[in-house]
Amino acid sequence: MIQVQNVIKKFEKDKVVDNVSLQIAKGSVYGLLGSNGAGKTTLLKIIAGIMKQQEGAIHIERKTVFENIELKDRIIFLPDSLYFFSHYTVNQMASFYQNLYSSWNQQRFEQLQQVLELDPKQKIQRFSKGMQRQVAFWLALCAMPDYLILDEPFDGLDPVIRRKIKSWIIQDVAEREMTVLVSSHNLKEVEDICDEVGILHKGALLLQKGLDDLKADIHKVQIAFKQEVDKELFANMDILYQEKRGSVYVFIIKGEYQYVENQISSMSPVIFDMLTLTLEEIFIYEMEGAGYAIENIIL
Ligand SMILES: Nc1ncnc2c1ncn2[C@@H]1O[C@H](COP(=O)(O)OP(=O)(O)OP(=O)(O)O)[C@@H](O)[C@H]1O
Repeated sequence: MIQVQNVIKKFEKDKVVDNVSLQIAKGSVYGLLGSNGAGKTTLLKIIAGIMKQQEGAIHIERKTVFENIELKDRIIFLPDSLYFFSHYTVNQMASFYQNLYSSWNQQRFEQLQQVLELDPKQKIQRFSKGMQRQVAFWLALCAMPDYLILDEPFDGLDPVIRRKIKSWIIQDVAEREMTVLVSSHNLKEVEDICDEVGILHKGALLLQKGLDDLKADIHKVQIAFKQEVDKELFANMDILYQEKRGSVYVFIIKGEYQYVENQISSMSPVIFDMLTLTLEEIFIYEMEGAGYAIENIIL
């Protein structure tokens, strides 16, 4: 279990993480979303024990992470800009990991090589960007971490490899209760693997919810009426966005499915569709609710 309590991080006077509290259950996958500069990378580094907050606390299994060598043996942080020692081959880097992480699994290293088809005798810096990211996952997964923290992890990976890596991650979560924290702008990827999401905006957590609950609570509604309807009828619904396309209204409405359906049915529409939003759509409308300009981009 990862527990983040009232964490504040400032760079000089700028508060880039602003009183954030969240919990990540053991064996779950948590997606941290947010606009550019929202503070995601900073928060991930604090959780991974690489950077220290000025206020608040981070606990993993009730222990503080910063300077905790025993705990760090079980945490892998994969940054958005990868770093490998210059001139190291994959094998040399694997030996380095083997010395660093007590749970290193050499058999898995060899198994994954068959799938990834990368030459372990090759210098990593001679690989392409996407291949280097494959190497980073290869090494990370063979260290058998209990906590995997990923910053923009799928950048540069082709769709086939992306799917393979996601399936390995999900397998580790299911089989040995690995806990994953992932930050990405690629919401489709996040949607595929996350149980819970948090949206960070200007350093503060806007919302935090189970993905299924989040999706059950927000709807895209397309409706048309024979005649103009009284706008007052919509007053008791939480409408995040509305647009008129010809005679069809498109609404983004927050609320319980049955309640929204009953309210609209009572207006006797001639066209009525209620659709589930993708995580990307939810993110965009939530961000607009927080004052992030997204005019006229209904998806
Ligand atoms: N070492 C640093 N010194 C000063 N300011 C920093 C430092 N690192 C980050 N910041 C600032 O902190 C804020 C949050 O940055 P951070 O990298 O955490 O955001 P992010 O949500 O990961 O952004 P993106 O999605 O664009 O990668 C930004 O305003 C950034 O300029």
